[in-house]
Amino acid sequence: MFKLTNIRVNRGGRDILSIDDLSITSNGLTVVLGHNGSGKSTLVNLLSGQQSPDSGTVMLENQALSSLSPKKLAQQIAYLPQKLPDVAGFSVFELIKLGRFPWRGTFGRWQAQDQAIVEQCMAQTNVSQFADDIADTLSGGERQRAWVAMLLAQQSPVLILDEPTSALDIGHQYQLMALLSELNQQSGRGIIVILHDLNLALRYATDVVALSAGKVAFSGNVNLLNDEQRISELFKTEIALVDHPRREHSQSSKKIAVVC
Ligand SMILES: Nc1ncnc2c1ncn2[C@@H]1O[C@H](COP(=O)(O)OP(=O)(O)OP(=O)(O)O)[C@@H](O)[C@H]1O
Repeated sequence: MFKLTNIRVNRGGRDILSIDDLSITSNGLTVVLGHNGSGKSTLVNLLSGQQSPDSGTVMLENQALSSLSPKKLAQQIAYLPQKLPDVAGFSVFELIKLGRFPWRGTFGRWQAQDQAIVEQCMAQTNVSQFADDIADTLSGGERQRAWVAMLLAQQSPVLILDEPTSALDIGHQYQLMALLSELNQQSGRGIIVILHDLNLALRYATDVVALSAGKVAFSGNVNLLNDEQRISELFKTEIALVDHPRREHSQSSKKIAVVC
């Protein structure tokens, strides 16, 4: 469980994030939603330990994130930023190999097990065919998938992803979310993901944190999204929920969101 208490993040003289008390399950698939500038990236920067709050504490399983060394943090939490850094000259394989770094000692040798993990992660994200290509030469969506593979190779119990579907075509968006959902359900990994697509959230999330103007608008079970008035207010846009024509036997939400 993540627990945030008395959080304030102030930039340019204003509180861009202000949270008195928020708990987020670390074994669900939690989607972070909200309008542009509502504070989603700021929140996940805190949850991943990339940034410290100006005041307040962020705890994961009763440990303050600020007390963990970078290596211990990386063993607990894998984080994918919204803006992917350039990795000049690295092949896709070399990039994904970096995911194993937190698990290797100072003189740690590359083991057969590391190789197997990297190959499995490349297959899961459909990037095996790019293994020898220079990572920065891939298309935006291919690059995003290669970075997700690196994140998976880290094998941390919690994955935090900032808009991982933003550059993906519709097929790969659903494929990636299905993979994250499978990792959550079958290997118990906690996933926290920022999305702008309500339908991906309705289909795959177990929990939601909705932000508005730097504050929590609502949080809890994903069923909170099954309320037209609530989601319309969140996005300041009239949204209707309608029955999905072919999801009658699915375990996920049978509703889809459409803008009126
Ligand atoms: N260093 C900074 N200085 C001033 N303002 C900042 C700074 N960093 C973030 N902000 C502001 O804080 C607010 C929240 O930013 P954040 O990136 O967390 O929003 P977001 O919900 O992730 O937005 P988006 O959906 O557009 O990615 C925005 O209004 C942003 O302009």
